[in-house]
Amino acid sequence: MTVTTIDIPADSLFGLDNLPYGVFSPAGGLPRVGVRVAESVVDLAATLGDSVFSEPTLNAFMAQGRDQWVSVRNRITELVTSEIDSNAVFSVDSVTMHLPIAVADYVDFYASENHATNLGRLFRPDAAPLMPNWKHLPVGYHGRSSTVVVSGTDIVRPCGQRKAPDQESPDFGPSRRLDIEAEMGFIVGTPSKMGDSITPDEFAEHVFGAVVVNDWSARDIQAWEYVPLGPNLGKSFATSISPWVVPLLALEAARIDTPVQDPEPLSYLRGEEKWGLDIDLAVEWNGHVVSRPPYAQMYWSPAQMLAHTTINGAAASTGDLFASGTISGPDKDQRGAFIELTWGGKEPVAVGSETRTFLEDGDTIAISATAPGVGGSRIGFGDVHARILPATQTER
Ligand SMILES: O=C(O)/C=C/C(=O)CC(=O)CC(=O)O
Ligand SMILES: [Ca+2]
Ligand SMILES: [Mg+2]
Repeated sequence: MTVTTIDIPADSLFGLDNLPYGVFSPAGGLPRVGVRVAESVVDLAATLGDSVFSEPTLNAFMAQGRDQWVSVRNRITELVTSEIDSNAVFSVDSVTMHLPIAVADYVDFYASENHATNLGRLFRPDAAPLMPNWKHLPVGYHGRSSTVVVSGTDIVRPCGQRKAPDQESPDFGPSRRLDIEAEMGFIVGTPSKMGDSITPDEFAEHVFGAVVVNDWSARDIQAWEYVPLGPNLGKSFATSISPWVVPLLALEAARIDTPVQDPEPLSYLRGEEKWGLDIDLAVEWNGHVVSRPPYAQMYWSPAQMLAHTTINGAAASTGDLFASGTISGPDKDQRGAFIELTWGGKEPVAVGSETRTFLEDGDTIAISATAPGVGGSRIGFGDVHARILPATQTER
């Protein structure tokens, strides 16, 4: 066996304080679980000798629970700081990344006060921007788990019913208002039983890690269909996630208080633990940064979202994905969706030497995120990126 050591530059976003998990395949090889260290991917199936890492998803490992997540993280730290079998180490550029989890249920929340206020103004100009329930519970809807795809998957422009305000009846065709939503997603490892609920302070027992999410949204389809039951086909055609799952264990230094919650939420939504997160996102449109959404501003914490999801006795399953909702800060260049950034398409933004309102065919989007690590360092989530392809359906 030839051995190697992994070079970890002090300023790497993928240092020992991060160690995100993903599912990769080397050229000609089967998908298996790996961990990212600096610019390398370490094959855990080959090195840790536990069959859960030979699986094509993280689910079996995630289902083992938090004690095992802690113990494996410690073993990985030893493994990657010693001499290691060179056949188990790949350059990150040489491997194919796969969807890291088998997605069980997918729920999307609406936890940014700035975003909810902006969308309220844009979609419901004659009503109060925030609905009366908004500060009492984290509003959410169930999305479509089968169309959650990994970063790098092309997104085909969806077709559907469109009805502009000046049209008497809808027509059918490619969305003209295709948008992004920059979000963080949280993945359940330890399940709960139907009939039980998870308190906010039990969050870390159940949630394995976090990814960056792009919740693609066809605003014309959405605006027509959503009354009164909420988003459906305007969202269900695709949701993209980043390939590296950053363990919750790596986010200790990122934990902060949420903004003050007034009125005080009901007791099932209150806990002692801080689960606001100081994560900075960046949205690149055709390679140009157009927005920097701050997760630190999110009104509802992910711990409150999980508590709310289960308070009626609904079970949480290994592989459940729940997303925060679009992350928008108070400033214009912190808005996480283009419908807000361009104010309903009325204020085009500069994208390099061009201008845009919504996505055009051939456009590329990359959403990245970083957070504080240990001792002043930073950790990275990598990015979720994709290109828009033209609609393939014919008019009908
Ligand atoms: O306010 C509405 O009717 C619609 C809101 C959204 O489209 C946002 C959504 O998907 C949840 C979120 O990302 O915050
Ligand atoms: Ca969303
Ligand atoms: Mg979606």
